[in-house]
Amino acid sequence: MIVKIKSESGILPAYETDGSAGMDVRACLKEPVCIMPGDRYLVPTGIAIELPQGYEAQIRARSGLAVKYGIGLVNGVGTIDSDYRGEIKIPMINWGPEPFEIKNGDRIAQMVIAKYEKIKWEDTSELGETTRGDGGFGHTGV
Ligand SMILES: O=c1ccn([C@H]2C[C@H](O)[C@@H](COP(=O)(O)OP(=O)(O)OP(=O)(O)O)O2)c(=O)[nH]1
Ligand SMILES: [Mg+2]
Repeated sequence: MIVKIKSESGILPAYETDGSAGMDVRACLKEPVCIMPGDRYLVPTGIAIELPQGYEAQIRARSGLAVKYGIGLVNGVGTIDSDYRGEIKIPMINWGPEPFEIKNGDRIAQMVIAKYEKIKWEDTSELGETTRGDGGFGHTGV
């Protein structure tokens, strides 16, 4: 599938290996930024995309940054809607003990393109029976 993208830097998000699910996304910064421990920063990427209806882009953390430096995404997983035409930004948080510097072009997150379903609700007072029923939150043990 071919998807339109505008990129301020000319660099596009890219799969780093053949089997990568996510394309690494880079920071687009005039000056480096430093995120202090416990702080967050909305990092610009300089890209905007035009996804077809029925697709979303999921913005996920990079595990290397998480494990080495405690860097995560404030919103867990970011959702890029198919009708969003603005710049994609990454809400990053520093859970680690050291200040974390981000420079222009650093690979700060990854983007997975996924299909989704749109549904219609059938409002009801009865749901189908299952073995699990309303058991959850560890009811099978840990
Ligand atoms: O990590 C993210 C998450 C969202 N967005 C952009 C694209 C997305 O389509 C839009 C709205 O995101 P979301 O629906 O998660 O935020 P909201 O708080 O519900 O805002 P809105 O009322 O604009 O939908 O913001 C990003 O650039 N990065
Ligand atoms: Mg929303």
